[in-house]
Amino acid sequence: MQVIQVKDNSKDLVLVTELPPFLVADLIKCPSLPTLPSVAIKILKIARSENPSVNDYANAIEHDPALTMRIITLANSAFFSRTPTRVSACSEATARLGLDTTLAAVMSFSLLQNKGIDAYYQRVWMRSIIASLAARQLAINLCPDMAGQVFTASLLQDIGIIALRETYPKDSNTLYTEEALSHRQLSESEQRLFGCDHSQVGAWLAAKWGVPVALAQRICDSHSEYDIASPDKLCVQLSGPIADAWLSSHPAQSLVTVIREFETYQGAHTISLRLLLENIKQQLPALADMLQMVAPPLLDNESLLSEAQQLLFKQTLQLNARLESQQAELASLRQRQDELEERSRTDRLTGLANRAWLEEQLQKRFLLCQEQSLIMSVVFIDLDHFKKLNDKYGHQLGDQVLERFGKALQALIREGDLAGRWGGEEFLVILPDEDARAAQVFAKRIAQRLEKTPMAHNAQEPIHVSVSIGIACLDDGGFGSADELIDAADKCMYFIKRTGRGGIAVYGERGAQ
Ligand SMILES: Nc1nc2c(ncn2[C@@H]2O[C@H](COP(=O)(O)OP(=O)(O)OP(=O)(O)O)[C@@H](O)[C@H]2O)c(=O)[nH]1
Repeated sequence: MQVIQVKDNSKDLVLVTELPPFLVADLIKCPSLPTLPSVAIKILKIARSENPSVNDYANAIEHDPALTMRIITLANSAFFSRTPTRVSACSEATARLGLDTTLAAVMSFSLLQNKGIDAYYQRVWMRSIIASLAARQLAINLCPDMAGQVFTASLLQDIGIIALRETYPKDSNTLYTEEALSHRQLSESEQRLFGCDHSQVGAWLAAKWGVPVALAQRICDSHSEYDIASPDKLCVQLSGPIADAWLSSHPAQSLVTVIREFETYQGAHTISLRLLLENIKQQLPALADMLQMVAPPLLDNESLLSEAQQLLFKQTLQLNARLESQQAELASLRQRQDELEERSRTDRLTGLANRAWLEEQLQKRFLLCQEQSLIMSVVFIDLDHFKKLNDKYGHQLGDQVLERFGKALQALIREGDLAGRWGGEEFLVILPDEDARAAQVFAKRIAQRLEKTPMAHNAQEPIHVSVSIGIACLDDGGFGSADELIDAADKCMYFIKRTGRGGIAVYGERGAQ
């Protein structure tokens, strides 16, 4: 029977995920939920007091001879013993271990005594033990003042598994089995089944027992996002994957993940993983022994690390190769997309802009001119007597003429101009920043080119064509839209058609509108 009142700290805990009410009810109802023996409760009470002292701890522990012996043994182990002097009294042992480690040792020992330990628990505890050693070593590098607290939190980080396994023995058969789900997969499965994972349950349970809230909080945060700003959190968070690698059946492969994580997190990348693993190797037997557990066979860290580095190198090469091929694929997709876009704006026969693209560009250019008080001219060109040409020489030759004319037009424009086929034998050229005079010069050049250059041959006979051209410039007519501008140029072109073809008319000039 517990003689000391447990202080419930669970209300002060900030959980990442609130425990669903059904889960809290089930946990509270669970008859086999781990409880703490009175000695651990006493220790926790002292831990919560204003000025806990190692002597107070020692006095509480001494009531339990088995625990006392374990604590003394632990204090004399290589892990804690920096001098050859052996301690023989509980007070000396607690002084050597420090408050946090004593608290962690008492709680873990009590929990392990309390529950019969099967193979699965053995594995869970071994993970916690290795994690606690890793976390402590990380903390010595990253936040030495918090090494003790980090050690304790890491040792207790998986107690939620015990609580969940006891509360839901049926689900546990599939979830908590010997076949190792990765820790992350386990956490995801727990989330699905219980609405939260064991880090939250463990934190809640520890707070219920009355452990200091800061400790429960660290248990809670053991699975949260990596936090570079809180090195103490980071130590606990990194400790799990290190323990997983240690216990993995493919340790080198698992170490690759750890190396990657070390490289990612500022601070952690300066820590020697080699030294860290060596430390675990040295300290594991004593801590396992204190908790009456059998440590797994120790690893040859040297060859393990070099294997992991090789794997990492290979994976990086593969990753780079994959990245390169993805980039090449992306480039070819982009090129294909560019080609498709280009095709969607191009008139197939002449290679010039098609009508849709001309209209789009005209609208854009018109708005720009309005906004920035710019000018532009449009030149509307219609081939003369094209029907006759088709009728006389055939459609194919007609096509050839259109194609050659397109090429000639393209050769005559300057960068920034846009020439396109408006439809049939009609063409349109947009001349940004050009007034009617400049557009007229351009139109004359077209007419001259057509005079000089035949657009096709029929049995060696050169075939010349002429064009009727209408020009409208934005600053000549107070045009309200791009359509009105085209309309004006079109009308001018028709004026030429009506008055004999083969000429140029400018909007606003005598007779042309
Ligand atoms: N070969 C060919 N002919 C086309 C194409 N598109 C339109 N045409 C022809 O171009 C001719 C245009 O005839 P009209 O609109 O009467 O014009 P026109 O004969 O040039 O007479 P005017 O414009 O008054 O000088 C029609 O016979 C159309 O069939 C084309 O892609 N290829």
